[in-house]
Amino acid sequence: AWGYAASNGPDKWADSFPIANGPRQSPIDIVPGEASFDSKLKPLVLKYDPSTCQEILNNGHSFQVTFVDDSDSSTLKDGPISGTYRLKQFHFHWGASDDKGSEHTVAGTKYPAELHLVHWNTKYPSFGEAASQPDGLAVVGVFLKIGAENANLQKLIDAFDSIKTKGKQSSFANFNPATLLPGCLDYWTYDGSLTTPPLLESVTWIVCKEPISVSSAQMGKFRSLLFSAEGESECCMVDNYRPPQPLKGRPVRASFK
Ligand SMILES: O=C(Nc1cc(S(=O)(=O)[N+](=O)[O-])cc([N+](=O)[O-])c1O)Nc1c(F)c(F)c(F)c(F)c1F
Ligand SMILES: [Zn+2]
Repeated sequence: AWGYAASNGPDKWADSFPIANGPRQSPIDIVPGEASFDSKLKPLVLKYDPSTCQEILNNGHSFQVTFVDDSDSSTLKDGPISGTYRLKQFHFHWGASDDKGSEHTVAGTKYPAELHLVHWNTKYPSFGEAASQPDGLAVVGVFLKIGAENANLQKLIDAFDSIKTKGKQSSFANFNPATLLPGCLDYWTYDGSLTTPPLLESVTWIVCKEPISVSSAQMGKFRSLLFSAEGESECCMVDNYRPPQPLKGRPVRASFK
C-alpha cells in the first residue's frame, strides 16, 4: 500500500496511480509574483457548526477530524467556487523537523505543517461521487508557522493519546474548525488534485496567504503519532507530505493585490 517511505512514497505512486503524472496535480510551489490578482474573486464564506464534529482518527497517513455531512450545517461558499460545498473532514501534513512539512510552498519556502479542510460540492449526491468530478472538491489549505502555542490546536493534540496508532479513532465533539483559520482570509486559488492517492484531479485549491501559529513543542506532539498499527514496529508519523508538482501551464489567481 502507498505511504511516504522510500519504498512506497510519492516517487512510487505513479506505479499504481498513473494520474500522479497528470496535468493538474497538487501540491504546487506558489510564486506570488506570478499569481494574477483577479478582482472577480469573492471573499471566502465559511460557516462551520461545531455540533457536526464527529470523531478524530489515525488513518495511517495523517490524523483526521471528520464531520457529519448530511446537511448544509458546515459549508464553504463563494471564493472561487459557485454553489455550496460541505465540510467532510480536515487533516494535516507535517515534517520530521520544523524546516519542512507543508505540501504547498511559497516561492520555495516550506512551512512546518499545512492544514487541509476538505469540502465537497453538493450538486453531487455524495462525497465519493463528487471526488471523481473536476469541480467536485474544494480544499482550503492553511500554513502553520512556528510561534506562540496555539490553544485551538492543543484541543486536537490532547486527543492524540487515544489515536496514537493506525486505525484508532475516538469521538471528538464540539470542535469549531473556524478557530483554525487565520484572521485574514486572502488566498491563492488554482485547479489541482488530491495530494494523496487516489490523487483525483477534482480539487479547487484555496490556499490562505496568512499562516496560523503552532509552537515547536506542539509540532513535537504531532510527531509522536505513529504510521504503524498497534503491535507493529513503531514508525513515527512524520514527513507525510507530497512535494510540489509541475504547474503545466495552470493559472494561479490571487484574491488580493
Ligand atoms: O477522502 C480523502 N481524504 C483525504 C485526502 C487527503 S489529501 O491530502 O489528498 N487532500 O486532498 O488534502 C489527505 C488525507 N489524509 O488523511 O492525509 C485524507 O484522508 N481522500 C480520499 C480517499 F481516501 C479516497 F479513497 C477517495 F476515493 C477519495 F475520493 C478521497 F478524497
Ligand atoms: Zn491533505
